[in-house]
Parts: sequence; C-alpha cells; structure tokens
Amino acid sequence: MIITIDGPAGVGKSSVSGYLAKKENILLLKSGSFYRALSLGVKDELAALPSGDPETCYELRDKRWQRLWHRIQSVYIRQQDEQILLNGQDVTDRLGTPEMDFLTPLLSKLPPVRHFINNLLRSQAEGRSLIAEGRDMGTVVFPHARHKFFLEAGSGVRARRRWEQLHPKEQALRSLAEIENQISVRDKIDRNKKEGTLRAAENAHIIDTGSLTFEDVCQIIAGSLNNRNICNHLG
Ligand SMILES: Nc1ncnc2c1ncn2[C@@H]1O[C@H](COP(=O)(O)OP(=O)(O)O)[C@@H](O)[C@H]1O
Ligand SMILES: Nc1ccn([C@H]2C[C@H](O)[C@@H](COP(=O)(O)OP(=O)(O)O)O2)c(=O)n1
Repeated sequence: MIITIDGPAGVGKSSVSGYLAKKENILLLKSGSFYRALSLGVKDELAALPSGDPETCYELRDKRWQRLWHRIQSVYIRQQDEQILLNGQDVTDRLGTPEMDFLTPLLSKLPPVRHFINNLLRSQAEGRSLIAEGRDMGTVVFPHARHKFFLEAGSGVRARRRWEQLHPKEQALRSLAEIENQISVRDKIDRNKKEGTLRAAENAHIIDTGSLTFEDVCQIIAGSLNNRNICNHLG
C-alpha cells in the first residue's frame, strides 16, 4: 500500500505523515530530504556557480553543468530507518539549515536531478508499504498509489507555523514577513517547475489545513484511509 501526501512548504506534510507512519508502522519517505541531501552533497559545486543557480549552466549544457552532473551522479543517498545517509554518513541533522532551504529549490527544479531522485525514491520503496511525502509523489513518482492526499493553506498561515518552529533566539532575528516572502519564492519555484510541478493529482483528496488543527488533519486522513486504529487513538 502506498499513501502519498503532497503540498507546499509549512502545510503540515512532515508532521502528519510522520505521525501516521509511526501509527501504521510503515516506512516514511520524505522526498524533500533526498533533495536536501543531494544539495548538501554538491554544495561546493553549487556555490562555485554564478548566483549559486545551476539553471543557466544546465540550459547551456556547458562544462560547469557537466562537472555538476558528474558530481551528482557520484553522490550516494540512502535512507536507513529515519536517517538519511549521504555517501554512508548520517547527515539528517544537517538538512534543515537556511543554506539548504536556499540551495535545494534551485537544484530540484532541474529535470535530470528530478529523474535521479525519482529513481532513488522508487528503489527505496520497492515492494514495501509506505507513506511518501513531497510535491509530486501522487502525480509523478507514485502515480498508481492507492491513497493520495494534497494539503494546502495560505502562505501567511504557513509562515507563522514555520516561525513558531524556530528557536526563540532565531525568532528574534527573523520577521514573519521575511519568512512569508521566502515561502512565496519557494512556492513560485515549485509551481513553475518544468517537471514535478506542485499540484494535486486528479484523484487526490484535497485538505485545506489552514483552519484545521494537526489532530483534525490526521483524523481526516485516517478517516479517509478507513483505519480504525488511528481513528480510535485520536478520538
Ligand atoms: N494543521 C496544523 N495546524 C497547525 N500547525 C500545524 C498543523 N500541521 C502542522 N503544523 C505545524 O506546522 C509546522 C510545519 O509543519 P511541517 O509538518 O513541518 O510542514 P511541511 O512538512 O509541509 O513543511 C510544524 O511545527 C507543525 O507542527
Ligand atoms: N518531491 C519533492 C520534494 C521536495 N522538493 C523540493 C522543494 C523544496 O524546496 C525542497 C525541500 O523540500 P522539503 O519538503 O524538505 O522542505 P519544505 O517542507 O518545503 O520546507 O525540495 C521537490 O522539488 N520535490
């Protein structure tokens, strides 16, 4: 059984899918973590590019792109339990930095990068029951998934959630407006990708989480999955 949960940044994908995966005792594939690990693996090459954006050199297919692509293909990413291993090393705690927030959308909009990660995700999933969360799990990576959910909420609500996740020291340094602006920039990249565009699959159950609590969202999904254990636990 494959369950997909897609949606934009801060909408509640990781927390809801993490909760459901634990309750169901099934694998959780966080596709964003794979994109983040790849960005970490090639960050020196990305930093060497003008403005750090690989799109121009990809479109020109120039030497810089060939170097970067060669490097991408040499990176080995694997999930072990809840840890993400990059070339055999646990990098899970290094994936959520502002630097990775910035670099990952730039790398993940390139079609060959998406194909590279999609293959990895499918190979991790082979023959297993799982929840896959991201942007294009229900549309591209697992189009035959039995259960698909698409979470949405306004950028203001999502920015506030992200801000509340920050340590008080960081909250003092970063305004809500700045975070909302970053979220809007990432939304724009996600919605305008050539491939893997952020959108709901035709057969996805769309849930607006803006005015719902975390428990509400879990319950709606659990109800839709008709999973009595989860419903009972939350009820
Ligand atoms: N329905 C909800 N209502 C309020 N806060 C939520 C809800 N769902 C998730 N959150 C909180 O919002 C923050 C962002 O959620 P997260 O799961 O990290 O989003 P995503 O994976 O989509 O980026 C987390 O602190 C999470 O606990
Ligand atoms: N299936 C996916 C998952 C993530 N991405 C991109 C989009 C985001 O900018 C980054 C990181 O995604 P992640 O889900 O970890 O982060 P956010 O929830 O957006 O903060 O990767 C993607 O293009 N396709």
